Amino acid sequence: MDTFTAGSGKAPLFQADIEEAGYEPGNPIVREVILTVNTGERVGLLGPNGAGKSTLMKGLLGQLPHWKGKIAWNGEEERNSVEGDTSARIAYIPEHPILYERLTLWEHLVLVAAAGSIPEQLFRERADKLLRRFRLHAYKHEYPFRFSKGMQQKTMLIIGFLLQPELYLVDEPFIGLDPGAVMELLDALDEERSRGAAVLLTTHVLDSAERLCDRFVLVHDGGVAASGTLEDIRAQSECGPEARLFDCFHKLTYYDEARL
Ligand SMILES: Nc1ncnc2c1ncn2[C@@H]1O[C@H](COP(=O)(O)OP(=O)(O)OP(=O)(O)O)[C@@H](O)[C@H]1O
Repeated sequence: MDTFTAGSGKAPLFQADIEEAGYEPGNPIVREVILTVNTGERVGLLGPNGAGKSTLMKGLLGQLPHWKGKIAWNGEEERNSVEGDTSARIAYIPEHPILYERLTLWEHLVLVAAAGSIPEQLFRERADKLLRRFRLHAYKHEYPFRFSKGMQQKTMLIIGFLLQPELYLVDEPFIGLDPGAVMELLDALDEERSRGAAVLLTTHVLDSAERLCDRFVLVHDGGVAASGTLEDIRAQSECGPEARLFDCFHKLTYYDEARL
């Protein structure tokens, strides 16, 4: 089984031991994967198209029809199946925005605050700061359903940050946002790190992943092809001490197959 551990001796903030997961029994998409995220850590879940990254994220959120595994928070097992309350500790920021057609941006935020039991005053402070940070303050009484793609993505970011969860699951955050919004996203993640919140993110933008993430899990064909720090990945890919993540990724996922 592939593992991904911090080696600090302390139980990780979050650990998922996934035996198998998929869309129907008997046809697992992902097998034998252990994902570990420590307090304040940023882990990049990387892999080629179709490797199983989104499937893994859906599994962590309890949204897969077939899921066999265990999830633990701070070393304590939370659930044996997908029916636990894990999702209450996670904010999921999807690649494709999920929005209600008939709710304004502000009404979306009110709904999320109510679901997350955020006290009124705290909600207003957080919402105001986030709306200004992501430049959507002027649009708060408009319908996100009619926003541009990037504005919709920012709406999902605001919703996620509003909750201040223990763990952020972020699916492909770098595509679709303008450079200013990416900077604000990185700053907001820095602030969240100082609060102790952790991030598990998927992306194909490997330069950004290399700068942002402390560790990586490289998924290939539904299993873990390599994991650890950039140095670990360099060693596992035998790409040399100066290699970029991009080169390691290519060697571990495409190189051999391209030569078959
Ligand atoms: N709803 C679904 N029902 C059945 N199979 C699915 C479903 N969604 C994805 N798959 C299959 O699961 C496999 C992994 O897909 P997944 O979306 O997890 O990949 P990914 O690593 O996120 O890829 P990408 O980088 O392209 O987003 C693929 O073979 C895909 O066809």
